Amino acid sequence: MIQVKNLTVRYPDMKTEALADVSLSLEKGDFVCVLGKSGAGKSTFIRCLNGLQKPTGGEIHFDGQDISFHNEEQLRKVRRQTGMIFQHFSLIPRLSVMQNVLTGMFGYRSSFKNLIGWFTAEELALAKKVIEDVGLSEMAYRKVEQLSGGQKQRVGIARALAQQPKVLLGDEPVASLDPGTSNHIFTLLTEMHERLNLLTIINVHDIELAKRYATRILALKDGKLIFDGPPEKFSDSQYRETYTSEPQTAYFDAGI
Ligand SMILES: Nc1ncnc2c1ncn2[C@@H]1O[C@H](COP(=O)(O)OP(=O)(O)OP(=O)(O)O)[C@@H](O)[C@H]1O
Repeated sequence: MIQVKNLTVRYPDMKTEALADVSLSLEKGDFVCVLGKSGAGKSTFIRCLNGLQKPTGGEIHFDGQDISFHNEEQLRKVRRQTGMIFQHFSLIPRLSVMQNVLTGMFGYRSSFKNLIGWFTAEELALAKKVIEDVGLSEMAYRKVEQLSGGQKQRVGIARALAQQPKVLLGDEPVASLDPGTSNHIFTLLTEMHERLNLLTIINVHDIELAKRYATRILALKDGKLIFDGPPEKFSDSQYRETYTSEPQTAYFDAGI
């Protein structure tokens, strides 16, 4: 579904690459967790997949089409097939759950309809359905600012599902949540992933969550892909390699 070939990103003023020569193929049904310490390139990778970040080298093929050279209009079509959830939810706090979820459909509608806020019965039924799917039916008309962090992330997931996406991307969606709530969010993501036969790609810092829920782990280090495989093959030494920086290795090696 998504083929990444020699993907490279170098931001202006950066001495090294944020992503360096990353190649892989991502298929429907993969539930991917991307690991890597802070600055490893996880967000850059996710942002490249939905065209929010232009590669400086390499190619990204989405359903066979190279999106690296797509214009804004073409990228909009790719983006509406890729639902995205965020660490800080990116919701509109003063609007209700329902209103926030309806914004997930904006990519499919005319700017005029979005401006006047008119939705068809079908669109309203879809919004109700995804709110029910994430377990928030009772709160559909409550303002988002009155919800807990876990409930807000459920709204974020419902908004992404309202896009009827093929791909679900998450940029550290549980980083602001406690461990129990994080598990509930991952359980929900797994249910939706399976029911809708999605390709799901989630950046996460918590190795335990990745091992419990992912069908495939990617590990990035200094922009390079250093592991791509099933969770059971991600060994302790690969974990250390992913999270240890070279100076620290020298520190431990010296026995200090
Ligand atoms: N807009 C930008 N302009 C310049 N440099 C950037 C930009 N965004 C990211 N970088 C740099 O690119 C590298 C990779 O950053 P990225 O945010 O992709 O890492 P990450 O693994 O998601 O980190 P974190 O876990 O802290 O979110 C870092 O060195 C970062 O400082």
